[in-house]
Amino acid sequence: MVEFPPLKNDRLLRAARGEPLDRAPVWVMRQAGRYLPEFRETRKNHDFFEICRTPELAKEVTIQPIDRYGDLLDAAIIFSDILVVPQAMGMEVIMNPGPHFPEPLDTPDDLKRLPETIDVDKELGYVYDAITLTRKELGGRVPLIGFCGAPWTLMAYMIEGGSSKTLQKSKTWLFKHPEESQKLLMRIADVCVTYLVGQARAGAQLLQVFDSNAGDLSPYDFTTFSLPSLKHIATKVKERLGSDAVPMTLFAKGASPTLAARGGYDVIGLDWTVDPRDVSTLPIEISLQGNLDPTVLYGGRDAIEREVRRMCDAFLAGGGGKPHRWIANLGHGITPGVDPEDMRWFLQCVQKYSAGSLD
Ligand SMILES: Cc1c2[nH]c(c1CCC(=O)O)Cc1[nH]c(c(CCC(=O)O)c1C)Cc1[nH]c(c(CCC(=O)O)c1C)Cc1[nH]c(c(C)c1CCC(=O)O)C2
Repeated sequence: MVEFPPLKNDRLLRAARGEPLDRAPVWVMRQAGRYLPEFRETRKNHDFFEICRTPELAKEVTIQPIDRYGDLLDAAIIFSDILVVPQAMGMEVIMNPGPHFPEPLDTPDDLKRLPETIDVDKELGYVYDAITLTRKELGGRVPLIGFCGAPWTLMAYMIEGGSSKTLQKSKTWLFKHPEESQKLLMRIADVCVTYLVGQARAGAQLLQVFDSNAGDLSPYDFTTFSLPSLKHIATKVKERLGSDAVPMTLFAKGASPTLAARGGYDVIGLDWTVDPRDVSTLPIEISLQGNLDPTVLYGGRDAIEREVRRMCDAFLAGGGGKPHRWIANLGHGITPGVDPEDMRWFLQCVQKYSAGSLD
């Protein structure tokens, strides 16, 4: 095990483990990204995946929001992308400006193009190096989050060849080729297991799985296709890490939180369509994360304050019973047009309205 400086702010880990807190920890998905001028400056000189692949650059960009917002942020998330996993599986992915696969998987026959065995640690060792370097450089200021994409979301990208509104091709696979789909999902899941274990061993203190396309599946199809691969990931990662296990979060955007809660994760991320009071029946050991509508950050100071207060009241009320432990966040990633000072105001409002009643 690598030695790291002691952690000075453990709110995120306490919330994930269900321990008492002075206020809700807060971080933001995509907090290192294009809304920050310092990120755009780095991006001027470097290609997106070049930043991911160069530990020094990935570290610099990961720490940008921590330097800017100081004590207002309670976590860093390693700068990378979910699509590094398809790359490790032998597929070409470029960012122009959105993700693009020049040779997507058209039919199950194309699965032959993927190598039978992959040395995940070798292919993605650059992420492990970035994590180790970043955690050292953070000096214990905040914990560092590692992540990967969920098998269903990654499968959809590998088949669609990029972002898609309808997911026509990947959903055609599910219904025309259910067995091949399930095989592909488990193949991706095995890569994710090795990858997440490697990230934790390299220094990641919490692991988040992004199933951003979960909401395109009916509850039955989420249960049939996505959930088994998500369960496999949570079970195997915890098993392999043993006494070094770290908390795990599942963000299955658009999926029923009740179904997501069956995945075996410590924290369930909620998008902004969910009323926190409606999930009060989830097992109390599960912590929650989320869930402000990211576009509220376009609404100006008064709207941000009002909506953050409403969010805090809802999470802290807990639907009448004991409230779940809670990590404040947006309900999806922060968008490029947000004024960084409005992000600061969001963080300040969370600190103000989430204090108290958390023991
Ligand atoms: C679906 C998905 C992707 N990537 C990711 C997801 C899951 C979360 C989600 O649903 O948003 C995850 C992701 N992508 C990025 C991070 C960095 C860590 C963080 O700050 O949260 C994380 C956690 C950086 C990024 N990933 C990307 C950018 C912008 C690209 C650029 O700098 O040119 C960043 C900062 C590119 C990317 N990468 C992806 C898309 C669809 C795009 C283009 C859309 C966009 O522009 O926002 C795939």
